[in-house]
Amino acid sequence: MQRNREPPVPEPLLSTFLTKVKEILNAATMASLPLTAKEQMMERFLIAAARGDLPQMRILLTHILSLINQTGYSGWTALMLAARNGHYNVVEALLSQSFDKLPVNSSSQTAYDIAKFWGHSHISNLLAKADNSCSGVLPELYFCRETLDRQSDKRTDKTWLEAQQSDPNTVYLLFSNVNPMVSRCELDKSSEVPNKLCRFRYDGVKDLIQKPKTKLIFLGVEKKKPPSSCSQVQEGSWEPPAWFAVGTDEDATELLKRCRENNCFFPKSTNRNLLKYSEEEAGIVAHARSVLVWHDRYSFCSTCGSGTSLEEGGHKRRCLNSECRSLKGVHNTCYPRVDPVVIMLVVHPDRNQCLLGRKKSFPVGMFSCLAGFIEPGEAIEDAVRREVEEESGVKVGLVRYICSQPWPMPSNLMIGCLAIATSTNIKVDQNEIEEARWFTRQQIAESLHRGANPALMLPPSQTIAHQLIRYWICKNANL
Ligand SMILES: NC(=O)C1=CN([C@@H]2O[C@H](COP(=O)(O)OP(=O)(O)OC[C@H]3O[C@@H](n4cnc5c(N)ncnc54)[C@H](OP(=O)(O)O)[C@@H]3O)[C@@H](O)[C@H]2O)C=CC1
Ligand SMILES: [Mg+2]
Ligand SMILES: [Mg+2]
Ligand SMILES: [Mg+2]
Ligand SMILES: [Zn+2]
Repeated sequence: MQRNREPPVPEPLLSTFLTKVKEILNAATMASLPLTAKEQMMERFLIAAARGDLPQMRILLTHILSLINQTGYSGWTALMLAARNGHYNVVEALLSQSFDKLPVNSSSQTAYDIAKFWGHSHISNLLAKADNSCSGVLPELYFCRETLDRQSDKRTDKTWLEAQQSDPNTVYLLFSNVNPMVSRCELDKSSEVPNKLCRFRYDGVKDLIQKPKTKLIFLGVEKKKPPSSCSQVQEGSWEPPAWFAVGTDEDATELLKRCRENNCFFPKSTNRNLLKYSEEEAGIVAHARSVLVWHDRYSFCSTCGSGTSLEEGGHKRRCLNSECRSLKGVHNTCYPRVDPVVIMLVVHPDRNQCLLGRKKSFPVGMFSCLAGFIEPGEAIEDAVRREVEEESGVKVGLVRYICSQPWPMPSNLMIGCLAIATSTNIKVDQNEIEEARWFTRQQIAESLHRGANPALMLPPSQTIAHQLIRYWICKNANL
C-alpha cells in the first residue's frame, strides 16, 4: 500500500541530515543542553518527519513545541518532508496542530506542490482541503494575543476597581516614562530571549499608586483559570487576578530598587525593543503603552485647555471645566487615540511580482510594504490607492483587506491589505520613500529563507508587513 511504502528521503536532504546524526545521538535532555542542541533536536524532528516516524516526532515535540515551526535545508518543513515521502499519517497529524507553517521552501514550492509532484494524491487532496480553509497561512500576529480579558464594563465600577487594587493577587506592571520594567535571564543575554515583564503585588507599589501624578491603568483580568483542584475554585470564590499598569516619571534607578530580582531594567523606547517580548506579554505591552503615551501627551483638555482627571480605569480623561463642550454630546476627545494606518502589499498585474519600498531610515537592503495614515473621511480602499500612488506612482485597482495589527509606536492600528496594481511604472516620491522596486516571488521566497545572496532583506517576522508578504507567497494572490 502506498501509505506504508518507505520511499527514500530526497537528496541532498538525506546527506545533510545524516552528517549530523552522530552529534544527535549524544543528545541528552533539553533542560541541560546548550543552545546548539536545539538545532540537533530540529534535525531529529525533520528526519523523523521524512521517515514517517510519528511516535519519535511526538516525543521531540514534548521537549520543544516550537520544533513544529522549524525549517531545515532550503526551507523544507516537516510537513514538506512528510508530503514528499508520502507519509499521510504524519501530514494529517501535523495539520491537526495549530502552527505557523512557512508555506513555501526556497524553490517556491508548498507542501501541496511537493505531494502533487511526487504523485501522493491522497496527501495533496488533504493539503488542498487544509489550504482552502486558510488555516495556518496567517499566524497570529505579534501584539495581537489578548492574554487578558479587558472587562471594559468594570472600568466604571469604582468600588470593584478599588477592591482589586488592594487584592494580594492583583498584578502590577511598572512603567517609567512609558517603558515597562523588565528582567532578562542572566544565563542567556542573546537577543532571542524575550524580555520578561516584572510583576509587582500591591505592597510593592502601594505608595506609588497613591501619588497624584501616577497613572493607574486597569488592563483586565487573567483569562487563564487555575487548576480545578484549587480550593477557591471548588468553593466557587475564585476570581481571576486583575492587572494594572502603573505609569510614573519617578527616578528610574529608585524604581529599580523596588524589584527583588537584580537583572531588571527599563529598555529604551525603540521599535526594536518593543519587539522583544513573548507573544503572551507583547499584547499587554501594546495596550498599556499606547494608553500611557496618550496620557503623557494629552494631559490638558484639547477642547478648552483646562486640566483633566483620569477616569474609567485610566481609559478616559474628563475635562475639569464644567462648561466645556467635551462634556456634552459626543466627547471623542476624552478617549485614548488610535491612528488607523493602511499597509499594503501591491501585486503586479502579472501576479508574479510585488512592490516593496524602502525609507532612508531602513537598514541597508531592507524593503517593506508601503504604508500610510488614513486621512479623515477616507475609506480604507481609497487610502491604499492614494498612498501607493503618492509614494510610488503606481496605480491600484482591487483592494482586499487581509488582517490587522496594533502597532504601539505609539498607537497605530495597521490595516493590512493586498492590492492589485493597474500600472507598473515606478516614480518614488523621494520624500517618504527612497526607493521602490518590483520583486519576483522567487526573490521573496529566497529572502524569507535567508538564502545565500538574497535580493532584499525583509522586515522582522513580528511585523504585519512581513506577514502580508508571506501570505502572498503562500496564497498566490488569488484575489
Ligand atoms: N508594522 C509594520 O509592519 C509597519 C508599520 N509602519 C508604521 O506605520 C506608520 C505610518 O507609516 P508611514 O509610511 O510613516 O505613513 P505615511 O506614508 O502616511 O507618512 C507619514 C507622514 O505623514 C504625516 N502624517 C499624517 N498623518 C499622520 C498621523 N496621524 N500621525 C503621524 N503622522 C502623520 C507625518 O508627517 P510629519 O511627521 O512630518 O508631520 C509623517 O511623516 C508608521 O508609524 C510606521 O511605524 C509602517 C510600515 C510597516
Ligand atoms: Mg505616505
Ligand atoms: Mg508611507
Ligand atoms: Mg500619508
Ligand atoms: Zn475642556
